[in-house]
Amino acid sequence: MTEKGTGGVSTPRTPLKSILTAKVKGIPHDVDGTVKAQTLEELHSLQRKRSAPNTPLQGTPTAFVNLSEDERQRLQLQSISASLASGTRGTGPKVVRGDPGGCKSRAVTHVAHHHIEAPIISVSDSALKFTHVLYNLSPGELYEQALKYEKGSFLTSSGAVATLSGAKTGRSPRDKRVVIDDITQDELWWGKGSPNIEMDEHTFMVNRERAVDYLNSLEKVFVNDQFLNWDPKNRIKVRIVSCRAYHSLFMHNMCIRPTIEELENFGTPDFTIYNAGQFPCNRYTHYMTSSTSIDINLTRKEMVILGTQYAGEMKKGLFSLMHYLMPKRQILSLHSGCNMGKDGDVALFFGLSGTGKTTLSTDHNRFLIGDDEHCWSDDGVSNIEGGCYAKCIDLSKEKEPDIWNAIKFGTVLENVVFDEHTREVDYTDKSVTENTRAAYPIEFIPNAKIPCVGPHPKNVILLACDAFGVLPPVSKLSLAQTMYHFISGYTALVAGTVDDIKEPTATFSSCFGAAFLMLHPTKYAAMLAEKMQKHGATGWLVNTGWCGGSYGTGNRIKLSYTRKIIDSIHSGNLSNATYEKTKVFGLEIPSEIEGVPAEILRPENAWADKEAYKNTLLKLAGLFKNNFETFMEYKIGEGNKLTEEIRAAGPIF
Ligand SMILES: Nc1ncnc2c1ncn2[C@@H]1O[C@H](COP(=O)(O)OP(=O)(O)OP(=O)(O)O)[C@@H](O)[C@H]1O
Ligand SMILES: O=C([O-])CC(=O)C(=O)O
Ligand SMILES: [Ca+2]
Ligand SMILES: [Mn+2]
Repeated sequence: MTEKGTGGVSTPRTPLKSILTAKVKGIPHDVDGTVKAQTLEELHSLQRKRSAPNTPLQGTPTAFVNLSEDERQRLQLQSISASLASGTRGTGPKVVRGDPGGCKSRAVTHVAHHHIEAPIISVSDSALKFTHVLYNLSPGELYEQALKYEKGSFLTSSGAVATLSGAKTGRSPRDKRVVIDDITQDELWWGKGSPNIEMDEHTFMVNRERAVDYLNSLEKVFVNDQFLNWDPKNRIKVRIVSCRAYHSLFMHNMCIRPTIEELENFGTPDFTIYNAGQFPCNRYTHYMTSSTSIDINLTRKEMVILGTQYAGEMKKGLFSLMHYLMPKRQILSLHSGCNMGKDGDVALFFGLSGTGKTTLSTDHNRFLIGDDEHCWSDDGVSNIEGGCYAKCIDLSKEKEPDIWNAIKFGTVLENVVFDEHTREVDYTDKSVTENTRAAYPIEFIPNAKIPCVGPHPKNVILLACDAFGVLPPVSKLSLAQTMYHFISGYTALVAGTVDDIKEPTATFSSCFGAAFLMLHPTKYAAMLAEKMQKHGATGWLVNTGWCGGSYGTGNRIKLSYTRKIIDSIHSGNLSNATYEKTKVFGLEIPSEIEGVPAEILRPENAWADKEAYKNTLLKLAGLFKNNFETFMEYKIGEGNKLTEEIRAAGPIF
């Protein structure tokens, strides 16, 4: 490998010249002997340049410039200790910055909890120890932590870190609890169909204490201080306390990363997550029906995670928070992807898990605003997140090149299988789960639109992965139809994301994300109708699922065809096509689209067995109708006018 004559060293750092100019005759010396260290330890410390301080402050951020670096760090640790304070002992833990192995400078001893008035002398073993805080570490630092300390974390050939999320490889919606109190009782959506299963304040505190005690019992915890929402007027500050480098890196990628200056001005977080997912909840606790509990307390502005390490819980917990906070400000929060063309035309992609939001919003010819969670305000759209969370089952470089290329150093790969030796990931392997995922910062997509904001949407694309194979690959919707399908939120849930579901089955989930809604679906639907009308957006229904037969008989529509369909929506060509109305669903379907076989555009033509088609169509229509019953008692729009119109836009048979 090395050329002869260079001394057999592959990269000769010392030029030959230095040997010739050696000072002492006979003995070859290094270049003038200027190693600036006396010991190996010193030498190693030279390798690492000190980075600028990144210390948030508690309270008003005005005076930070006058603070010394020491004082800043002390205040930061104080803020973290306060976050981790026990509810019963009234004190925060002793915290110290850095790895347990490292130096123990700048410790903060227990901070008294401000909620408790009388000072309580807390004498417990946990009060005697220090908790090390790894604060807003960089991907490099988090990689080292993961690879060194977390079983199941490995470096893969593309540079991404692969890890396991443990026993849970998807969300656990049945274990979600929301605190019911004087405020939330009237504000939130409770009862039948609601994802918000109630819990009282006391039980929340029991779980919170369990999580905090667990976190404080550890040698070290990770703390991320980050933002949600690219709209600067409506930015939310979040703190995530977790016990795994994987979780810290996941959130680093998924939330908006503050600059050093923004971090110095961070102050008190608006919301805090205590992720003690490695530790179970106590089943003897009231309301607990399993060892997993994901608890949201909007009044305390806190969330507790016990008994699941699936990182998507944090992401979607924060999304639920936004579904509460944003509508209060007349801003619509959306479970949608979003991208923008060169001319500034914005499209939203709604759809349940696995229907194609990430895949179709990541489009090489358009700017990516975001893949999963957005806000629509009077100023336009903004992404809530700072990263993407792509499904990677059967991922291929040819079909999804931008996602493929984003899986590099810094990216977290969850639950994928790889070759032990070459570390090449096998994306077809479902041994761990079907819900394999990649989490990467949005700037890993080359045409990401940074900052992730855009003007008002022109097209609103509703994605459904129809396992029955009877919905047309694309249809143009009236506003009432858009509302009907938005409220219905139909798809055939594809295996994986939600625990336990292995086969596709028809699912209805309002607003294409009922699991994350905080208010009644009609509140969001009414806002969407108003915004679409005001800004003249067109609705489309795109079936990214089966054609030519149901799941088992037909095939999933080729991604390349779906892309052509989406292209024709963006370009405006599809708006000018000739349409035909389908029976039962009354959907307007185009007669042709460039690059898409005409026979698949009409499902009836694509099915060999026409009788089976008809029966399946009626079966699905029946499911839609049954599902919609529950919404009929709600009023949408002024004088309930919209409700009638929307109902009439559903299937008629
Ligand atoms: N015709 C098609 N259109 C869209 N996606 C398809 C199609 N055929 C297959 N797929 C696959 O379906 C999956 C769509 O998943 P995607 O990550 O886009 O879901 P998502 O809507 O973003 O879900 P989540 O909210 O869970 O992130 C991808 O794995 C994609 O490769
Ligand atoms: O939450 C998850 O795990 C993945 C996701 O985006 C969804 O389900 O919509
Ligand atoms: Ca997605
Ligand atoms: Mn999602």
